[in-house]
Amino acid sequence: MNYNLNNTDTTEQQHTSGKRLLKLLAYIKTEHRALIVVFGIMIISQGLSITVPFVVGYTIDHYVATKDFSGILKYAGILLGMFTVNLAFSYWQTKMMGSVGQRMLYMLRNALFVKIQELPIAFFNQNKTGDLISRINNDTDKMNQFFSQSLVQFASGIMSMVGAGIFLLSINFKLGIATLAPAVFLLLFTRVLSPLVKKRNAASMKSTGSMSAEIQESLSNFKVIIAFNRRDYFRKRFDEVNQENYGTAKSAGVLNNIFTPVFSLCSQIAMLAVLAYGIYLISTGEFTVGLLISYLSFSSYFYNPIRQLAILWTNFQMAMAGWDRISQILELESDLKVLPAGPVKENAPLISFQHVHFGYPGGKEILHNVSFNLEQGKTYALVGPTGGGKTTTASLIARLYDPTAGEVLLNGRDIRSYTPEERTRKIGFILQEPFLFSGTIQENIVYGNPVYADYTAEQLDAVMEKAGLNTLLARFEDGLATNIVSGNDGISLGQKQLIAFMRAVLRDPDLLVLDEATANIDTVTEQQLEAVLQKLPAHTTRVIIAHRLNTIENADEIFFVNNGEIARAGSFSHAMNMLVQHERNT
Ligand SMILES: Nc1ncnc2c1ncn2[C@@H]1O[C@H](COP(=O)(O)OP(=O)(O)OP(=O)(O)O)[C@@H](O)[C@H]1O
Repeated sequence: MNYNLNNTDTTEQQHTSGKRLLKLLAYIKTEHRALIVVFGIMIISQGLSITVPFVVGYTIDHYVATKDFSGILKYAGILLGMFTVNLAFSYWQTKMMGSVGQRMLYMLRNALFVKIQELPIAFFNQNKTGDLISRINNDTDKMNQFFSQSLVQFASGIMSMVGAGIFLLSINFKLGIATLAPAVFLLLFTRVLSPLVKKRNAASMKSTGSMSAEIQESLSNFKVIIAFNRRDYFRKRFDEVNQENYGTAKSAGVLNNIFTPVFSLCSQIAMLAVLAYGIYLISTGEFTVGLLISYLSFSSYFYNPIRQLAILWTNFQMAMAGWDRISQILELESDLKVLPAGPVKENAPLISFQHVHFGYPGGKEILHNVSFNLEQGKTYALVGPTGGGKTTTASLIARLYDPTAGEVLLNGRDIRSYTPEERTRKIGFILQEPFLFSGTIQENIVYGNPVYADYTAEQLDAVMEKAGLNTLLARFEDGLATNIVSGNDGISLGQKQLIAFMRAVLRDPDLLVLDEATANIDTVTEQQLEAVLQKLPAHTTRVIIAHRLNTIENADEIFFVNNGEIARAGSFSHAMNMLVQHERNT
């Protein structure tokens, strides 16, 4: 399956926007209570605002014209009251929508994170971490900005325009038409330009994602960059993506900013029309000065939001481009689905590969028609030249991938019919480069293990002692309380492998796969590790992938993995001979 998020072209994204908008509505629905309150306040507040020009016009015609100062003061007081109420409403709205935006941000980031956790390894192979981070951080924030800042202004702007438009037409129809005519041009202008604005904003976000990926790559490889003096190379690569980002952001910015001046010009033309035609109407006695001032206010009630809408429309387009990028992830489905449990083979081995073929997505076939069995309680070793397919085989045992043909059975049942929880309870996998997160060793080794999750350090110490893991734990100064900083150099690769080993053994799996797990461990520690392996319960099956052949001396059976084919290598010395022979031939 194609999991590459940057492979879909933008035209396809535009077609799917309607469907995606509906999905966004499902998120918005969860905020319906807050939104109803906010829109209720908005209607009252806009109702108050729209009556202001009437009050002003009335005051001018009735009290200013007659120099009735007490009347003027009375209406000034009423206006002040209306402004104060509107100020309070506007504060309330902003506060509520700020919370709505933050909750949306929280929900979207959570949904993205959960989805990313469900996706298979192929997804991570095909996408750059930096780009994913950019989607989770930046694109979701574009949505937050729209919801917390723009949505209320957007809706109240439209309300104000509709209200003002109705008044403008009903006070004087002809003058109303003249005032509103430039808005029709604006509508057409926006419609024509919007797809381009969205496309350019999407391109700008995409290049921000690429830039973030580049930064992430060079930061996580800084040692290699310094050691090989490749600073110039990375500087050049960064300059290229930065340049691209500059270009796309600039062209999006030009379009984003074109709306404001055009909208301003139209509103000024409309004002000019009102003034000229209004003065003419006053001269013919059809209009009063107060009415003209009210009319001018209504025109600004119509055109001011339009000017604002230009900016808000851009924010909306940015939010939608962000939503498209977020949706791309949310719409992905893992192709490692859990299948309904089929028939179970009687007296089946723990693991059985039956005519398995496998190739990585988009690549050539790596494993060719592989069949073998792993019996309960035995120790197996996979040996063979680099790139022969040992890790790939182990990955299929742990169902990190599915075979392209053939079957992998676990306890006689298709491995695809186990839920991830069932599978990980049965199979422990120690990777070449184990993942540890920031926290203590205790937190790292009880990670994902419900049995020991609530154990105190003393209780866990006792368990470790029983499993023979205390000798390994003694390698760390503060024992279980030793602090690990993820991605930090304070801990060696060998130590990381030890922690991953303790974590896997504590889960008491039926099958323990060690992929080069002792490659970075000194011989004394290796012997201690071997002792732990010997102490594992009799039912535990072990699969050891190792280059150092002394680590597999005690294996019950050795498999020679070469060129995607697996052969029984018989005794330890026979396996050694096969390896030596292979090296001679290459
Ligand atoms: N994620 C991947 N995507 C595409 N090809 C891959 C991937 N991982 C491994 N390969 C390819 O699959 C083949 C087998 O690799 P694998 O890692 O299984 O070999 P190995 O025997 O474990 O090697 P080593 O002893 O070096 O760890 C290699 O040609 C490798 O390039």
